[in-house]
Amino acid sequence: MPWTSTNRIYAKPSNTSGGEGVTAVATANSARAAPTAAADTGGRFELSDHGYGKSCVKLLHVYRDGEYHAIREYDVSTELKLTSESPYVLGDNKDVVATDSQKNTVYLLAKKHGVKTPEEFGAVVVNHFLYTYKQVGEAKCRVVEYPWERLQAGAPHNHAFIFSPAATRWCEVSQVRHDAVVVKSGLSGLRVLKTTQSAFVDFVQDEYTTLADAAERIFSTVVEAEWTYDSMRTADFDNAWLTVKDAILEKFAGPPDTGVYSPSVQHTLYQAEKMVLEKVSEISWIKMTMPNKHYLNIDMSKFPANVTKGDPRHHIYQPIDKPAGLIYAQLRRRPKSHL
Ligand SMILES: O=c1[nH]c(=O)c2[nH]c(=O)[nH]c2[nH]1
Repeated sequence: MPWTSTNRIYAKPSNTSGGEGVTAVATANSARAAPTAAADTGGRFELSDHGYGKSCVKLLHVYRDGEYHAIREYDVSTELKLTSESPYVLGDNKDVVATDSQKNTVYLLAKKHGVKTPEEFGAVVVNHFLYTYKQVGEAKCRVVEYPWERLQAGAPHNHAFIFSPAATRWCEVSQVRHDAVVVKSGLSGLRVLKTTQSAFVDFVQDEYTTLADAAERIFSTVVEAEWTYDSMRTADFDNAWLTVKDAILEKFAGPPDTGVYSPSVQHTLYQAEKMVLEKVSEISWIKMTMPNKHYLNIDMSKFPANVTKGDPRHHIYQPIDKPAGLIYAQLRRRPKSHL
């Protein structure tokens, strides 16, 4: 007979004289009464990783400087790794900074310090948790920024903004007690397409190949990028993010009139990463991912000429969502030679 969830929940244990299920219940009860004993895992198991926090605390910061206002809107996620396993193993909460308190802390720190870049705000948050609670061994904060831009109404508007979701900016800041703050920044969802100056030829041709050389094709991708900094202190985070975005657009698109030739997604991706490392000395490595969003030629040769012939400037492609080619590379600086 196939067993159902009803069977599983209500079935009486067949062995009531100390089966695994019975032991587990007894352990949970005694832990609730007196959470002093060591974990009754019989040495069979260990917690290899743990952490907890609040995800997506939504926050709008408005800086009112007279008539001129500035905004930043963030989703902030926090995570704490406690040095003690007792909350998990024994159900002892005395070291637990509630996730609700973590949410409050995000708002209180924003009020107290203001909100600068996502990276600097993330650093304020992780510092706070580490130095306020000695039981916290590591604190992490992820900040995702909403892409508001000042409205241009002939001139920059004093207090009105427009949502410009060309790409999402995010960062992850973490700090282990007694170590330096580690910052990873990122850009995601930058979708681009160009209609010429892209080719893919001279790749492996064997019995598995059906793809023909394409001297001319549509190139479209949704760029993801992430990078880290050598030094938190000297980094200009806003400038770095804009430089990454501009480098991707420049190496993808090229000059407005002529564009730039791409022999492959791989090469364009590399060119963009190289430009970032050349321009922003504080970035130690950058990784980009460019899925190749295919737009296929439609073979119309089987249709009679009278239904296909028309204005030769019309070209029809079939957008293919899945599968997509998935192409990534990480570029880092070589260690300086001591010769
Ligand atoms: O730029 C490309 N790189 C590839 O590795 C690849 N593979 C493929 O089928 N089309 C493409 N295009």
